[in-house]
Amino acid sequence: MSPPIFFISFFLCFSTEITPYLFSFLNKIWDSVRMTILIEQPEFGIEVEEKKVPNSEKDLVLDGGFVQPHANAFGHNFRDYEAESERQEGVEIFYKTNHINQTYEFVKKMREEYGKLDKVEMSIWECCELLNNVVDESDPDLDEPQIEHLLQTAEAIRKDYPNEDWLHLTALIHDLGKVLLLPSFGELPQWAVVGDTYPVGCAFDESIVHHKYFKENPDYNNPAYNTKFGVYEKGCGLDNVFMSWGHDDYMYLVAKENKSTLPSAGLFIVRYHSFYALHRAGAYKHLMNEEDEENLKWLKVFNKYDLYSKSKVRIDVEKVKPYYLSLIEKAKQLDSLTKDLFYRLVLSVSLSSKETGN
Ligand SMILES: O[C@H]1[C@H](O)[C@@H](O)[C@H](O)[C@@H](O)[C@H]1O
Ligand SMILES: [Fe+2]
Ligand SMILES: [Fe+2]
Repeated sequence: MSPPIFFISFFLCFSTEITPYLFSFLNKIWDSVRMTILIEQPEFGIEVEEKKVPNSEKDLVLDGGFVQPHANAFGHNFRDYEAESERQEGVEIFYKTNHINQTYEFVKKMREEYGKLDKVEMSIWECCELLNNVVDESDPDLDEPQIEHLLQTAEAIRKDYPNEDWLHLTALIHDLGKVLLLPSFGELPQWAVVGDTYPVGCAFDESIVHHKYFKENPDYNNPAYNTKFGVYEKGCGLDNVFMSWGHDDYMYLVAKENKSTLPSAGLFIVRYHSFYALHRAGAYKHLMNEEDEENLKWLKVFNKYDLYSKSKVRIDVEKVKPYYLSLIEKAKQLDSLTKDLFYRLVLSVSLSSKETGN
């Protein structure tokens, strides 16, 4: 029997009379967002990912005041998949299973199944709380519950980019797709939910973590899927590329299918934040189009916070909750033109009728 399938969806609701005003308002905001991308692209100044753990106890400081720890919570460099750490073995086993099973056919099937949205609602905050007991087995840098990670990321960004509400919200929701691990969302195995992502349907790039395990993936020897371009064309745009299935693509589908008004850069972050082969190693650029290039700049900014905010220092959830609730709440009040947020997000989770008995 196929597992019950559950869906999350965003709703955008606004009254018809204000729609024209709203669009000009949105355009203005979007223009300023675009300007920011072009003009104020932050430079972090330090090639942090290249550095080895410094001997000095001093932490590195990124632009805007965010302090990047000199090592991860286990005393190693961030994203060191070879370091003998207590997480190493589990993470490697995770990637072995992931690389063997993520095939073009599998991804197609999952996108079709999880792309059918249904209608039971849940607030964004409730969804965050569901991640209270979720630990990500693919992550060498963090073994804390995922709600911590959402807030660690969002809080770090908020400090350096206090005016980019869309980015705070993007950070808050970027990993919500990990609910796929929970029984009520189909209880997918970790290999189908977390970890770095990469395109399927073309050759697996060598920069992908634990690349050697792809040799056991059926697509590895399939001439239709194992060339540089595979089933794709030069510059086709990442939107036309099938990514390995997991929390990123799931959340992206949710947002897109429901016409979320998160800026395109926000959606791009949600969909590609685990695509390290692209945003760190520069692989697969031949598949990108111009819009991807533009959005990639924001993704690189986001990544610093997503990665280097991981720590054992817990966020005081109750303390920051009012801010995020107000962010979500303000976003819901879209019928008032005085509000400065331009999207309404209502997270909606659908239960199959079998499950709910409806
Ligand atoms: O282990 C982590 C984790 O699963 C993150 O959520 C994902 O975005 C990263 O790419 C991955 O390396
Ligand atoms: Fe993630
Ligand atoms: Fe994350």
